[in-house]
Amino acid sequence: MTSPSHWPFDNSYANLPGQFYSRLEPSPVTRPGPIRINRELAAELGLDADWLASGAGTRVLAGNALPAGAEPLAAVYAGHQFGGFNPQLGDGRAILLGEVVSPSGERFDIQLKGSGRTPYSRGGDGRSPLGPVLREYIVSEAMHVLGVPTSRALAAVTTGDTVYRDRALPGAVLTRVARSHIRIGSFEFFAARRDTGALQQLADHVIARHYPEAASAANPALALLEGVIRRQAALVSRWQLLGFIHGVMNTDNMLLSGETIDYGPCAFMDDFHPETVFSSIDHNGRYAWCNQPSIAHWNLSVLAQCLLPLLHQDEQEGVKLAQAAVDRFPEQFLAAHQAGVNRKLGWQQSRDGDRELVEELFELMAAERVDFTLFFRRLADFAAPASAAPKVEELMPLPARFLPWMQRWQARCDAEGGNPEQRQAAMYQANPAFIPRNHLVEAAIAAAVEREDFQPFHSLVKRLRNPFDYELADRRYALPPQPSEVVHQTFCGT
Ligand SMILES: Nc1ncnc2c1ncn2[C@@H]1O[C@H](COP(=O)(O)OP(=O)(O)OP(=O)(O)O)[C@@H](O)[C@H]1O
Repeated sequence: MTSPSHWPFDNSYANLPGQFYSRLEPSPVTRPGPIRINRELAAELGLDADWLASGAGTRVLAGNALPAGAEPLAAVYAGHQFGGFNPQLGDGRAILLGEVVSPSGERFDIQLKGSGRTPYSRGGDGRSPLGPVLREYIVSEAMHVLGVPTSRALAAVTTGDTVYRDRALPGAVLTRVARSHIRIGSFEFFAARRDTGALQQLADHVIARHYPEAASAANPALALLEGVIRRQAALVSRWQLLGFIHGVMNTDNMLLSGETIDYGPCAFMDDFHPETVFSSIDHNGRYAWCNQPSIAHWNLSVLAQCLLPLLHQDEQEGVKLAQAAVDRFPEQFLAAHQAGVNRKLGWQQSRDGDRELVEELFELMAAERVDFTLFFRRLADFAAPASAAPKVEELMPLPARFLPWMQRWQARCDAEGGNPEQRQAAMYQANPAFIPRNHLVEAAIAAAVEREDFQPFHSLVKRLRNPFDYELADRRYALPPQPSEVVHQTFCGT
């Protein structure tokens, strides 16, 4: 039997040439303390959760010891941040321990976030306060069970050290798991230096890891670009359908694997308004909910530009291929979005007139500022009002202005036919009752930071594991913030 401290590492990124990263170990912390181990994820990865929860495991998760086979490194990348190009970024507070291959044969990066300074820290302290670690744990795990491709949280530990932001805060380290951490910004780093050899190596690496079918395509770089565009169209449509606002859709926060990454100033909308923003530094609303699809499109055009030297020997021909691929993003996004809207509204197929009905719905929702999550859940209640399922009726009175629309929706459902209870069951599976509401996340963080009380955090993580099963007893987890809480939950930060 292998030792629990022996992780199934098989590192491939570390085999790329040295210009892709800096090798260094995490910086030890003063007093590692366990917060939470994600036992389900540990099992998926083939790691021993009991050992991870032990003193020896906690030291590894805090960066004070290394598991056998780790080849720690900080990756270099660049990126467009709020539209401006920064040619030199990189893991400034994260260390990749290595890649493990799970019992089911899947490869995952294991990264410590908040693990100390690196050559890419640019004056930062390399650390993370406890609050953002808890936020990333809660929201990334919630996204996973909501069916959104995402990086995940394997563990959170305290450091016993103080981190200084606008005030002194307790420090923490998150163990993040992702299919890889290769970003559009990783390509931008080498494209800006006109290093076509490195671009080719990176593209080959990403193809081997995430798009193996592209390897045998007539133009592998084009197949890679098309694959990334498809996955991002699907990903951002999932965000839109859940009212999720990423908050910092910089190109260094967009992964080639198509998973969501960087849960800094992110949140789920409560009241629906398309221009909702959650980042305190996003003064112009660049990353508002309604702008996310077009920002993804823009970011993908940056990737396409980076790949130009790999697309065709003739630059003009390469530009044509890139443009054609990027131009398909809107239709791919809309197709994914429409399929998702159909599921939310209980429809099996699209029909004439749906577009107008859906547009009118979103206009009404914005005008009435209804709660995004509860509205769709309430609609599902109406699909079979007499069913025995617990209803969110008491949490969500529907404004009278919706009645004419509801009648048309009902007629549209009737025209499609089918069993109302089956429609309702399907709608309940498409419309969560529980999302990580920002006021709950903030309350869990405040309890942990101010009173060292981690119970609200644990309870929230647990409740969010079954987001589609509404239980009346858990209504407080489904409720939007009360008016007195709204001021405190407007902006989130890292
Ligand atoms: N406290 C810090 N010390 C050093 N570098 C930092 C710190 N905070 C952020 N950075 C770096 O600044 C850049 C942008 O930060 P951002 O908040 O988008 O990323 P992050 O949340 O640290 O990391 P990731 O994108 O991997 O989730 C990244 O290169 C990040 O490593």
